[in-house]
Amino acid sequence: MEKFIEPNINDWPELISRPVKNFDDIKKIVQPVLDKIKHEGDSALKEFTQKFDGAEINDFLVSTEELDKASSLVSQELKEALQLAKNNIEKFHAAQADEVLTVETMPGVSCVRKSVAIRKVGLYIPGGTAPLFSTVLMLAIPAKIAGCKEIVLCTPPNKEGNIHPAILYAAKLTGINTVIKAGGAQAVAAMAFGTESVPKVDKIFGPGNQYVTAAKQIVSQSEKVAIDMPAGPSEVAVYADAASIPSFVASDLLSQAEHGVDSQVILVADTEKTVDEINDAVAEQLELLSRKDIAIEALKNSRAFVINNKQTAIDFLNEYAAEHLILANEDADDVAEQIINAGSVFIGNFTPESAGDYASGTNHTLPTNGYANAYSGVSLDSFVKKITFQKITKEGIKAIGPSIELMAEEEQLDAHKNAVTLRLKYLQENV
Ligand SMILES: NC(=O)c1ccc[n+]([C@@H]2O[C@H](COP(=O)([O-])OP(=O)(O)OC[C@H]3O[C@@H](n4cnc5c(N)ncnc54)[C@H](O)[C@@H]3O)[C@@H](O)[C@H]2O)c1
Ligand SMILES: N[C@H](CO)Cc1c[nH]c[nH+]1
Ligand SMILES: [Zn+2]
Repeated sequence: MEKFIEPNINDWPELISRPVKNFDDIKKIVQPVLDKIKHEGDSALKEFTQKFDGAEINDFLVSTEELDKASSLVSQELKEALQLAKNNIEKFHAAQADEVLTVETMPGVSCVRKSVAIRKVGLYIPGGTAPLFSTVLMLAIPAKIAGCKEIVLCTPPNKEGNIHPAILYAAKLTGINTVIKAGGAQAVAAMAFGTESVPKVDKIFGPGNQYVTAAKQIVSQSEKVAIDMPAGPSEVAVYADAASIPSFVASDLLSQAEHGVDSQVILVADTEKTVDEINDAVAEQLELLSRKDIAIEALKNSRAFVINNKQTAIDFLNEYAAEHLILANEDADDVAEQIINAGSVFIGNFTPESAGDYASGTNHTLPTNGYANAYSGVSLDSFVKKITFQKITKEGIKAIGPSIELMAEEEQLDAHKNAVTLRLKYLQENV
């Protein structure tokens, strides 16, 4: 990783930029895909699946037989690991459920806020270079807990037109029956507009490459469909010092570098010695990775920074707003208190980022590309809307009415005022 010593604050914006393609360039590729799916439905979905995934698909919906068969193709050990992960993810997400909130703001004026599940949701499961069956757990479990009625799952097929058995097994394990063999921007478009085979949904969830992420952003601007967040190429930032264990940090950096050629990993350490030790460990471990070629490309986009002043390092990390932030430094708990921008934070030497990717219970669908400055990762909240309700009694309208009348009058909105005046008059005349 290229090393930068005490980077000047004026250079930070350039140094924290991600290796993503220009949005307009991606849009030029994605927009025609979206338009064609919108107008031609399944026939366009078939064409793009052939073009981008090399698969000839006649029936996009995975059959019950395919779903059932998947179980026999997944090892008992993996089934047990998935069950452990499911239990933890379920526990953490079920605990996020909100009580109905009722507040009497003044006598006779009652305000309520209630979480109501989004009816139809679409889950995108990446499958371009690795079949991310763990993402099925991360999206399907909260969707089920929230009570979403219709859940559609899209994932790209391989060249033979099949879906990885572990994805199908995880779908069945979490109670998802509608699995569609489609990936990329074409799958996002199918869920946004609906096609003969793919139901239109109200909100689209899930991570993906730059095409998937751009497609989600575009449809959310033009269609009546929401998205969870821009969850693009994976990234991690690690804060290290003499208390860190170089081989651990190197493995964490490589764990995100191996996701894709457009991933980025960042190291911030207080001394050059720590950076050099970690860089050496990265070089050593890299040789043994099966996805070494991908990781090498991602490391070209990656950077190591020596920042001796702790407050400056924390400011830099907050500016970077990493999808994942690992605090492997001496006083990691204290630094964690000062983190204001990150998707998910991993504290201490024995908290690898992989734990959150698979099994600890937190969600791994997280904002990338600096969007952690304002977006949260997926949680139970992502699958519900908060609807407010209110009820005002006769006493309540008498108490609150004159203030509303005055405010409406000052805003020169007569009908607003009348809506109160007529009721107050009625109450005066009908005691
Ligand atoms: N942020 C998160 O929460 C999170 C979580 C998991 C994974 N990820 C990221 O998800 C991504 C998964 O990417 P992936 O590619 O392996 O799978 P993917 O399923 O996101 O994308 C594969 C699809 O991309 C389309 N595609 C590929 N090349 C194209 C081209 N040239 N033009 C148009 N479309 C094209 C194809 O239709 C293919 O089906 C990785 O970048 C990974 O880091 C992010
Ligand atoms: N690190 C990814 C989120 O950026 C999630 C994942 C799935 N499998 C392995 N990792
Ligand atoms: Zn990962």
